[in-house]
Amino acid sequence: MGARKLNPLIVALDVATGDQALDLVKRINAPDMFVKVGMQLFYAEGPELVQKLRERGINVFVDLKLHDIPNTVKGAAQSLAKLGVSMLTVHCAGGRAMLEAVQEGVEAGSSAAERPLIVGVTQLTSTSEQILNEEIGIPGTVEKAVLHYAILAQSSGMDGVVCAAKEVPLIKSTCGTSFITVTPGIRPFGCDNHDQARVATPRDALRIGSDFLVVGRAIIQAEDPVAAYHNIIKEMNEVN
Ligand SMILES: O=C(O)c1cc(=O)[nH]c(=O)n1[C@@H]1O[C@H](COP(=O)(O)O)[C@@H](O)[C@H]1O
Repeated sequence: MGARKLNPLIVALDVATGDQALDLVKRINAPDMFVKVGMQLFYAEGPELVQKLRERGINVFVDLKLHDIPNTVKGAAQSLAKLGVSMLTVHCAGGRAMLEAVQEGVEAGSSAAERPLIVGVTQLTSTSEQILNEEIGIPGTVEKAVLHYAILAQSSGMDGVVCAAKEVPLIKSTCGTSFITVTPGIRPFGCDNHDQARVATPRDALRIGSDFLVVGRAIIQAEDPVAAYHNIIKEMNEVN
């Protein structure tokens, strides 16, 4: 599946029920909508919701951040690939054999034409340097740790990584421009950062080369989610 066919704005449907998710999608009503179904919604509604979104012509990123032994993630990836999703996530921290197993699972679960993009989570955008060093136990800067995982992900056959926008230039200059970067932690000017440590505005994220911007609360918890979605699209269009 080519990244160019997909909308660069991914709406994180971090809501409790399928009805809420479908209502949001209906209200926003963008023709090429790309949404993320994460743990909260997938654990509540399962594959049926993904099917309902697909039936409405919506591209789906299933973000379950796989992280287990290679055999288990291979099976999980195969099951997800069968759902016809456009993108899925795996934690780079699982290592090469696990990342390669995800790829095998995806290939077993989908045809080459429908193969979802596989992106490796480097360091969560809620992770600061202090958390990385003192709690996770990885010394050095966040940038260094993120780049290490990006290189591992690329050499293990991943299509790209999830990282913070400010790490994109370093990743692109090392892994090449076609290696995909998916960046959460997006906050339009003036929005609360919530639990995110490494944030960027839509404009800055796109300017520095991010391929996909993941936006949750700034849209779904906005007073007017439809206006919030279109304002971000407008801000992104002004960059091109
Ligand atoms: O894999 C992700 O999508 C992800 C990785 C990461 O490092 N940070 C991160 O925030 N996310 C997801 O991106 C979304 C961000 O949501 P907001 O902070 O509400 O925009 C959530 O659904 C997170 O699960």
